[in-house]
Amino acid sequence: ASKRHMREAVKNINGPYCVPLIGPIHLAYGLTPQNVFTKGVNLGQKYGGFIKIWLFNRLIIGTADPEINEQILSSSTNLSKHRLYGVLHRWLGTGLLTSDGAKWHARRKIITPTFHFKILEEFVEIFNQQSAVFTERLTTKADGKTPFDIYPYVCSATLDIIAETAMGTKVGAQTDTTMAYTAAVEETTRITAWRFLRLHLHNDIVFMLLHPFKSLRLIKNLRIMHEFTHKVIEERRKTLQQRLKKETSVRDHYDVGTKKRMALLDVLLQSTINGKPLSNEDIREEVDTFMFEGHDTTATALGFTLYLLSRHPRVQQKLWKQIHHLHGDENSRTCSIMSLNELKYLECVIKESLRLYPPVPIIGREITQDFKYKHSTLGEGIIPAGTELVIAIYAMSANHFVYENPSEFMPERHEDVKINNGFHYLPFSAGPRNCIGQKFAMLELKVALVHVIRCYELLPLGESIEPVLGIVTRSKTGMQLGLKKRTKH
Ligand code: HEM
Repeated sequence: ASKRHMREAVKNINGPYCVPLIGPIHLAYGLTPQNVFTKGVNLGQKYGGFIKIWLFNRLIIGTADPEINEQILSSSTNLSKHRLYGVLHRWLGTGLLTSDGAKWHARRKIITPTFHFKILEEFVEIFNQQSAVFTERLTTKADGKTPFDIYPYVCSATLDIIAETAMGTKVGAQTDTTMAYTAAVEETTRITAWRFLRLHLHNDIVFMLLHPFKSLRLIKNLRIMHEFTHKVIEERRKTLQQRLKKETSVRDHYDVGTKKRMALLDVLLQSTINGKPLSNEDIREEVDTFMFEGHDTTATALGFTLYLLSRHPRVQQKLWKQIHHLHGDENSRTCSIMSLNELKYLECVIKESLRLYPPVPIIGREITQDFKYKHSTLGEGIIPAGTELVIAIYAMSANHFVYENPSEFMPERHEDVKINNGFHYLPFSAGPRNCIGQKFAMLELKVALVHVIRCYELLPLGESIEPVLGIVTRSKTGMQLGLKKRTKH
């Protein structure tokens, strides 16, 4: 698209002063993973929820506007991800999160049934077992006075869960505490987020020349992560082959729609697209994608929720009472989907934590075709092809028009089911490219929280969290709290 057409199309959109041919260097200067959240929210407060920035020759439009979000996200056009996702390609290839066009469409179609309600019902058993291990591991920390960072614990629990459910493989992250994979993911996402904010480092060669140490760390981490996922695939392949030998057809056993549904990795190992089976590389990129997306986001959500509960005793007590009312003193009782449905307040607690600290703080799209929108105050307009669109998920939680005292942790606000009707609440995104693991994540979080809350009281000990951008939201100080074993009532 011509730049003149683009400038003309967006002239009604507000935005900060941009130095001609360069951009808002005064804003970009000193941008760090720590201050990016406040700077983003300040920008929104000053210029509104729909703003434009010219950066060199690039047009970036940021939206925290529910009307624009709804039209963009619900549309079946403009589904391509922002070019910045490219820095993830060496790690995740072009799996579901990072692929576009026909490839994305074909993959989404074969993967969607693997997160069907029926299969989630079967996963709940694994959520229970792994949550019991997680709760047991915390015993040594429950002295009632010493703060500790709970993040590494939640991280290995969610990794065990995604591996055993979607991949059908036990990796024992909670029992083998020396596992290099989680540390490699942590460092990779930290370095990548830092790199995200430095435009000149997006090029691989420039990055390698200017930051050889960080670059070498990334290469080392990539090797660790790929070796790990390779092992997961090979183990499952072996198991499947052994089963094939025993049964005339694996499909007899996993008859889709009637008996058991197939989990993700089994589907990948046996699917065909256009008559061809998936290559090893095709499978690896999806396994890498789901291993990462499936554990890191949920770990962040669980960690922040536990932290918030530790700092809000009233909320914690109310939640515990509900759980206790349902389970009594039977701490070993497993959760079923039905019993979880009764815990309405638990759902509100998770929703509120995801509002305050959305694990995926921003998402980006590349606008490939002129996009016509209608807005109640801006009128009709066009987001021109060539625009880089950023949806600021985290900035919307600070919206004073929607939320009373937006910075407060108040799960009760979600009891009014209408509150999240609009497109201002998007922790899982929305529309055709929404989070495929949304129901999986909500169930997993519920089970894990029930297990922890009925055993321990969470105490407000240790440093406060300091959110930082690490692809997923992280905290610079970790997620510190204390634990005390609950006594029987
Ligand atoms: C609380 C936990 C989670 C949150 C907050 C979350 C959030 C999101 C968001 C915001 C997106 C859109 C990303 C974008 O447009 O770039 C997304 C996509 C995705 N999520 Fe999640 N997610 C969570 C858990 C999970 C889990 C457990 C899985 C896997 C089991 C998963 C797998 C994916 C995949 C594969 C995509 C890409 C979907 C596509 O483009 O078709 N996520 N998630």
